[in-house]
Amino acid sequence: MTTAFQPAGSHFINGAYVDDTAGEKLEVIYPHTGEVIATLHAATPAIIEQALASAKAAQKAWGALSGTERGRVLRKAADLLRERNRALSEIETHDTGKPMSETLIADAASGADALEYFGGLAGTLTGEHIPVAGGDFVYTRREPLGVCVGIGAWNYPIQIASWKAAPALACGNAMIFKPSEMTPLTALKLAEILIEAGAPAGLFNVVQGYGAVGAALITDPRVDKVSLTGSVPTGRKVYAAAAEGMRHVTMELGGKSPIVVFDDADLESAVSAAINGNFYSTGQICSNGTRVFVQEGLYDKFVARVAERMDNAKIGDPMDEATTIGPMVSARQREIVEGYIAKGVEEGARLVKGGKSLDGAGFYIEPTLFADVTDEMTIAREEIFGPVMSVLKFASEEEALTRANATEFGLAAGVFTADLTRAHRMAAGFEAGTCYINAYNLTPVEAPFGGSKMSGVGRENSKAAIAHYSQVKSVYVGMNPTEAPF
Ligand SMILES: NC(=O)c1ccc[n+]([C@@H]2O[C@H](COP(=O)([O-])OP(=O)(O)OC[C@H]3O[C@@H](n4cnc5c(N)ncnc54)[C@H](O)[C@@H]3O)[C@@H](O)[C@H]2O)c1
Repeated sequence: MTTAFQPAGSHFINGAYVDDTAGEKLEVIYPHTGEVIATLHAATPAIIEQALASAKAAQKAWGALSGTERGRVLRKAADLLRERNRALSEIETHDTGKPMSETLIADAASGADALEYFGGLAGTLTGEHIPVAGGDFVYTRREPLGVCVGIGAWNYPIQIASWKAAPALACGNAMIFKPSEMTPLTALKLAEILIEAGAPAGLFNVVQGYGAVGAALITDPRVDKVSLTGSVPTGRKVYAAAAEGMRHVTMELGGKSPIVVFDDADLESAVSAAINGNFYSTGQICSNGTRVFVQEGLYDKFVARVAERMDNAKIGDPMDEATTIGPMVSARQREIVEGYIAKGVEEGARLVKGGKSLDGAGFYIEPTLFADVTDEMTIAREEIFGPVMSVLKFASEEEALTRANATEFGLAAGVFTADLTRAHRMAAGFEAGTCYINAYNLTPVEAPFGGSKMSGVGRENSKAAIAHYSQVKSVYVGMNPTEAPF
């Protein structure tokens, strides 16, 4: 079936759409209706070879440009993304099921922020001058790594592609991006836009496929770095494969993040954070605060208020801009969430609200609130990646911090309190890469984002990302005659 969403080819390589129908079929399903809206093919070895060869060739000239010249292309691409935000949001909504009320503000727009930010930063990248003994000196050159591979998850397709491409290209690298097999469409649009903005053909290639295509890319000797956004099990495999060739890595993986709400917190703000941090994107966000620890004095009020405000959620057609909860990305993901909800009930958590899948063709499930959750329950330990909030009761600050940190994950953590010193103590004590005080899940491009513990390695966004997409070369300059013992 051909629809408005069918791209001219499955892959975008060397400045043009290409296809190889010998590749495994990859169907794009609109989560609102269950209908196939595009049919693509996974990359064959021939396609992968084209992507690698053209990226390798394009990188050389691109890396030789000045940072300002590179930045100009990225900033132009940012403008084009913004100009086309609505059309891109419509594709993203059809690909992911996320409502337009979200995709209009959080997807292409966030990608544009990254391209603009790193476009601005590109011209500022410099080395150091280091004086040493006897008048000699060392200078450093910040050089590109070469060809980088980006591998994406399905929850923020164009945002993930842009967050990886922008710093990679700013530093003078080429990138081959493999979107999630579930959401392959908007990365192709980013590739088109980069060409239109003046990027050389081959600099940013998109190849489609399942895990095997990602695995083939990262083990090729021409590849110098891999940046993955995905689950911990995939992260383990990708990190190990990259290690074999001593490649650089960035790992943006899963989480089971805590939000700690003290008795003195502003109740409405804390409830808003818990709602955003559990139900935005129908709960499919890596940094979601899915363990909400609430101090005993506020506990009952908090649970009641979350439940009350959940009545205002508008579930349904994601193209209706009044909708606030869309379907899950796939039938499979909804099944996984249903399994966790059943486990929560079975293990004795109190189901306060939601929990049911909606009838019909779309992959809808109600936002779900569990109270009286304990640390051992499966829903408090494992990443669900769906709209399921678990509320847990605590008594003291020390107890809250210990329990918040009692997880293998370390992506994000938040605290709500009016006590200034306690807020900073908690932020210092959290074992997480991204912490929030009286706020949650905001990811401005200026701030580093990433995880500690099993949640990842490296940081995206901010100046910190530059270190992950470049390497430092030391050049020692002798200013004196060279001497030897004989
Ligand atoms: N930390 C972050 O920034 C962040 C952001 C979004 C999502 N996530 C995480 O992503 C997960 C959900 O996304 P998902 O289900 O698409 O993740 P996933 O791990 O199943 O897949 C991620 C990507 O890896 C590819 N892949 C799978 N096996 C591979 C292999 N052996 N070699 C190379 N590539 C391989 C997939 O095709 C896909 O493109 C959640 O755990 C979520 O927390 C993390």
